[in-house]
Order: sequence, then C-alpha cells, then structure tokens
Amino acid sequence: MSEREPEWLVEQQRVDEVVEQVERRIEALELETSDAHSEMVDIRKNFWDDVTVNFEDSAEMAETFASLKQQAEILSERERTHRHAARQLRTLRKLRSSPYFGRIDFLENGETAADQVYLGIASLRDKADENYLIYDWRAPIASLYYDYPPGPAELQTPSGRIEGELRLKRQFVIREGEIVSLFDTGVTIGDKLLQEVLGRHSDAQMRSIVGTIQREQNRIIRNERSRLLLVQGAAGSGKTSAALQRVAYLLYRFRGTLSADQIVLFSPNPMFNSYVSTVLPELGEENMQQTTFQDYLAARLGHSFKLENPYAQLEYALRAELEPGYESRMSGIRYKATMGFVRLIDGYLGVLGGEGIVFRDVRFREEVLVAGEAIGAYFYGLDRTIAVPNRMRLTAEWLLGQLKERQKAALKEDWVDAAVDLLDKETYLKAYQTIRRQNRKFKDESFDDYDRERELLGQYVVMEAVKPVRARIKRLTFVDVRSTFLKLFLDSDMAARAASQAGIELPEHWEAICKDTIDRLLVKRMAYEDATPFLYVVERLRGFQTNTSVRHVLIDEAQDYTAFQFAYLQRLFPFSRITALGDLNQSIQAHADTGESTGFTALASLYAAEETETIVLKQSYRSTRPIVEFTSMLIPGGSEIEPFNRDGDKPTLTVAADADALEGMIGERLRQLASQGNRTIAVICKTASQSRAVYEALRDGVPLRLVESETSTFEPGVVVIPSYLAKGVEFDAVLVYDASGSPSGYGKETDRRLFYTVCTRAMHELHLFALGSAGPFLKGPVEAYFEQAQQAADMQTNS
Ligand SMILES: Nc1ncnc2c1ncn2[C@@H]1O[C@H](COP(=O)(O)OP(=O)(O)OP(=O)(O)O)[C@@H](O)[C@H]1O
Repeated sequence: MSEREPEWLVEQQRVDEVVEQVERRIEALELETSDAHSEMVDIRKNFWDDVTVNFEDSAEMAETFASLKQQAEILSERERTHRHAARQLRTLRKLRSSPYFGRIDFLENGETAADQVYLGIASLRDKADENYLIYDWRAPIASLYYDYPPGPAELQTPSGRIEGELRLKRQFVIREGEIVSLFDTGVTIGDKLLQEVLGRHSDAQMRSIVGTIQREQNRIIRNERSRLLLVQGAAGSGKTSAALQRVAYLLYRFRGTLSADQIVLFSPNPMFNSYVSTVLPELGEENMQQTTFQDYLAARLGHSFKLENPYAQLEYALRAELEPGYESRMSGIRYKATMGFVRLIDGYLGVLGGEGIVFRDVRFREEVLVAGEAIGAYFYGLDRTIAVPNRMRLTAEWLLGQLKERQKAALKEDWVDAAVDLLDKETYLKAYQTIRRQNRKFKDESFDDYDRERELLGQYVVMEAVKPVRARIKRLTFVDVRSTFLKLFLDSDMAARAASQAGIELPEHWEAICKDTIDRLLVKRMAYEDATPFLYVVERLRGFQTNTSVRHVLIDEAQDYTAFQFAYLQRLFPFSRITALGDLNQSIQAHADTGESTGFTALASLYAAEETETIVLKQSYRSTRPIVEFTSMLIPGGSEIEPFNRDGDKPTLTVAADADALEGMIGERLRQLASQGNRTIAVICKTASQSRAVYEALRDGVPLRLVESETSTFEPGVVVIPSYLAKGVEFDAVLVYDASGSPSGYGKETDRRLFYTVCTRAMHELHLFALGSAGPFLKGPVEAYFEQAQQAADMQTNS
C-alpha cells in the first residue's frame, strides 16, 4: 500500500493518537519512577539513621536486628517497585516508537461488526481504561493473527471455541511513530514483511520475531499441554527464535505464578548466551536463567576430577585419528551416548542393590572407625526392599551413632588433655562461648573450677575433632562412587550381570571400551562421555539432588545431547516441562554417527506418548534461497527443506594451490564484504587450532577477532571461529575454510553434518575456500548450486 492511499492516512492518524497516549503514560510513569528513585536514594542515605543499633544485651540485639530487617525490607520493596516501573517505562518507550506491528479484523459468527485488533509487544488501554488500543501479542485473540490468513478462522478461549471470519490481516513497520510500510496479507500473497525483515543485515544480537511468527512456530510458542515438546527443525527454521518467544509467552500467560528464574535455557556455549540475551528484554521481559550443560557438570565434578569439555572431546574426534587408542575411545564415546548404555547402567544399579557397592573406611583421627567392609555388611543387611538412597541414609544414621560412641570414649584419652594444653587464647574464648551456648546449666563460675574447666574444654576439643567426620558421613562420602563406577568396567562378571539384569547384550567393543575408561578414571580424568553417567550413578546411589522450583527447561541444539544427559535432566528437574529443539542433520558431537538411538531420538522414549508433542519445522528462514538450495544438497532428505523465497547470489567456491594464496583471497573477500555493509562476517574453520592459524595469517590485513571456547560475547565485525562454536548463531556472510577433502577439511562421511552446519550459518552470502581441490561434498549434482570462482583462483595461480 502506498503512502498516498487514504487507508494509509487513516492508519497514520491512529498511530499518532496512540503515540500521544503512550507519551502521556510515559510522562506519568517518569514522574513516578523519579519519585520512587529519590525515595530509594533517601532510604539508602539515611539507612543507619532510622535504625537503632544497640548490641549491649541479647534483648537489645534482637531489637537491633528486627529494626535492621524492617529497614532492609522497606528498601527492597521500593527497589522492586522501581525496577518494575523502569521495565514498564522501557516497554512504553518501545511502544512510542513502534506501537504495533499487526492488525486483524475479526467478524465473529452471529455478529454484525468486525472487531479491530491491533497487536504490539504489550497491551495498552485507552484513557477511559475501557478499550484496548493495543493487544499484547500473547493475548489469546492474537493467535488469529499468527494462525490464519484472511478467511474462516477460529479461536480457542478458556470459555470455548469462537468461530468467525478474518476479514483483514494487516502488517505494519512503524519507526519513530511513522508508518514505514504497510501490507495487507491475502491468501496467496507471500509474506512481504518477512521478506523485509529477513533481508536486513544482522545487528549481531538475535532479534525478536514477534511481528512475523509463523503458524508452526506459534504452536511451539503457545504449547501449554505437553510435558515434552520436541521440535525437529531444519537449520534456520526458527527453533531458537520460537524457544525465546515461548519463554516470553509463558511469562505472560502465567504472570504471577511463573517467574523468569523458574525457566532454564540450556545453550550450546557461553557466546550463544550473549547472542540471545537481548530478545526477552526487548519484549519487556526478564531473561530466564541461562546455562550450558558443561557448566552444570563443572560445578558438580570440577573439584574432584580433571573434567574434559565437549569441545575438547570433539577436537579429539576430529584430529586424533592417528593416535593410539583412537578407535577404542571413539567406540566408547558412541556407545555411551546410546539408550543401551542407560539401560546397562540401570541394570548395574539393580545389581548394586543386592551387592557390589564399594564403601570407604570411616576414619576418626587417622584411625579406622568403621571399616568399609563393615559398612557394606550393615548396608546389605538392611531390608532390600528399601530404596538404595534410603538405605544409605539409614547407614549414615548408624555411622553417626558409632561416631557418638567414639566421641564419648575419646573424652578420656590422653590426646584430649594435650590438645587442651595447646589451646591458644582465641580458641579458648571460642570454646568458652560455644560451651556457654550449648550448656544451659553452665554458669560463668564453672570456669573457676579447674577440673570442670578441663572437662568442658576436653568436650570442646573432641567435638571439634568429630565435626568434619560427622559432616562427611552426612554427605555420604563413605560411598566410594568412583570405585563402584569403575567396577562395572573392571569386573567382567559384574558387567555381564548388569547386562543380563537389563536384558541387553554388551557391545562388540566392550573390552576396549573398558580399558579406555579405566585408564582415565584411575588417574581422576573424567572424559566428557563418562561425566553424566558417573553423576547419574552418584545420584542414584546417594539420592537425586533435584531442582523442584524450575518449571520449564528449554534445551537448544538438543541433537548434541546423549540419551544419558536427557535421562539425567529428566530426573534433575522432576517438575519441569521440557522443550527440546534440535536438528539431526546438525548433530556434530563425536557420538553422533552411531547407528543406535542416541539422545534426541531416544528422548521421546523417556516420556509417555500422550505427554509428548512433536513439531517439525521445514521452512528455513535464515538464508537466501540460493544458499538453502545449495545446503539442502549436502544432506540426505535435504529436498524436504523449504527455502523462504529471498533472493541472493549463489554460493561461491574458490580453490587455491597453497595456504598463502588462499589466505590472500580470503583477506580480499573479507574487505569486499565489509565494504558492502555486511556487519557480521565469519571465517569458519574446522578446529580451534586451524582457527588460530588462520587468525594469525589474516590479522595484519583485516581487523578481526578470534572466537575460542571461553569467548562469552557475540559482537559485530569479522570473526574467525571453529565450526562447533558457530552452532546456533548466524552471520551476514560466511567464509568456509577449508572446503577441501583433506583431513583439515571436510572429506569423510562423518564430516558431512559438520560441513552442513557450517554452511547453514550464512544469511546473505556464502563463500567456500578450498586448499588444493574441492572436497567430496562439493562434487556431483551439487555443482549446479554454486559458482566456481575460477577467476580469482586463476589470478592467484598465475601471479
Ligand atoms: N517467523 C520469523 N520471522 C522472522 N524471522 C525469523 C522467523 N523465524 C526465523 N527467523 C529468522 O531466521 C533466522 C534463524 O532463526 P533461528 O536461529 O531461530 O533458527 P534455528 O532453527 O534455531 O537455526 P539453527 O538450528 O540453524 O541454529 C534468525 O535470523 C531468525 O530471526
């Protein structure tokens, strides 16, 4: 629609009116927030004036604490109000610039006039507080906008189904209060707004897609029913975008009962966290908790083991082919990712219920208090129908009883006297206070009597010696989980029994897997593939430390998780709904090429069918049509992926004879791309070491940044990045180094998905660079889908 059409003018007039109302709200709220702010500053400044501080005796002390607490509560209440108002203000300022992005006219069956519904990032009512000038995009009525083209439509509401006709579906782009474009969507017309949005250059951070959410994506966003929501979506189909919009939706839908810290997003790496961190604040919501699975493992195991991270494991898989033991480790990695291994461990835990758990001696002052075997005898003497963690707790109680006995006996031992003599003044005073606190009958004069004083100090000394032992018993450290875990791999009889308990066969390479596992664990090195199974055994023996407050767990790049990791997460968050988003074609972890069911495919088996919903996204939005047509040729079943109709140039392939020539051409291309307005450009390498080398070679010619596994911010500009860290993110232009079939390129069948993942990071431009010759994935019918940049190659070879 053009600016001169009357409809446009009418709409602009409405925008002006709404903006005016928004401005009024802003003014009022600014006043309120500034009042709240000064009040807050005032309270902080005069905090101590309003508190009576007196520590003279216990009554005064209690009063002081009460007064402090009250003052702190007032302050935190003001801070909360201020934060809330500030957030509202941010949203209103956004509405001032762009009050809405869509309008629908819906005629309900039986009515004579259609309702006009304008949709924006938040609701706004008119002055009289009667009518909605803007509906929040998450309001039930907004579903019509996302789910239907003009024509018959229906709406599910809490009070039932409403049927009618969508008379109009209009999309707006409004900036600084001015309508920049306006489209009416017909049944056959392509999504013009989507065209415009996708054609832009990226701003580094991920954007919200609120104005152009597609129907299938809307099903993900608004799903409230499923315990497990599984999303399998092509590269660039909007899985991450839909996941973030879903968080915003849930926060709106369950406002008051669900808070942002009850939602956890598992991201593939720390940089990804930064990449997505602005989407929710842009929608006026607080960010959910974000973490990586590795962060969790490190927090749990990092202090006891040298823990491998997934990138080190992947680097090993990509580079260590010639090292001794490579095949054993790889078969271990693959096997340990399967559901079969989960079953084997479950079988093993079943066997351990009857025998086999290794117990450590409990020691008191270097001496064995209760030997490991005796603990085992006690544990296995308990009623076997009691669950293992409960038997552990009963054993701990028994051990605490033994310790108490020992504590009593110790009072008469010589070391206690010696220790009392050695008490320094500070400890003596501490002992005095502790005894006073603990012993009601104790009178100050008790310390006047020498014998009584020695007795009480003796008690104190023994109590202090017992304390760490008691704490260790309570933490159940008498269970030697490492040895128990190792036993499965050391003791072939145990393994056979575990397998038979689980009703499965041990895998073909079991012996080699065992040797490889034992060698590492004996020296306290925890491989990535062992970390989760190990933790699972820890928790199943000692009792799961569950997180009961989290209500929603979202797992992005879910195809890279193993069956074990999912089984673990399911137990860790027993009251959570899980949204798992992934793409099997982008499975790049070392375990990915197993024929058996690994994580993503096995996940559904962990939940009942009626609790699970699977949504498949086939349309790809990220890349131009020529890029999607090319990348679809790289994977089996790629023809199912539907490119969004956005024009662009075909990808190019440049082959050079040596690294110097190749880097020269890459430098040239980088300068050209930057001058054409591309804001985010990535040279994607296969490994971290290749990235480092390419970075060193290019850094003098072009300003660029090297991304490593610890990099935690996503910024505009040119980056050199290893393939696996580019997961989940996107760039205006991507340069692939090196697309040959050599070991440093993508030659083996196992490299296929990695190559696909790398190429699908490009939004507008994709340029492949190969050393020597093009790799096998670039041979055959696919050649029709990219341009050979012959000229550049010839030029370089001739010079
Ligand atoms: N409905 C939509 N409207 C506008 N843009 C969209 C929409 N859906 C997806 N996009 C855009 O497509 C791009 C890819 O989206 P996203 O990263 O969410 O896909 P993904 O499925 O997670 O990709 P991958 O698996 O390849 O990492 C982003 O730029 C996103 O903004």
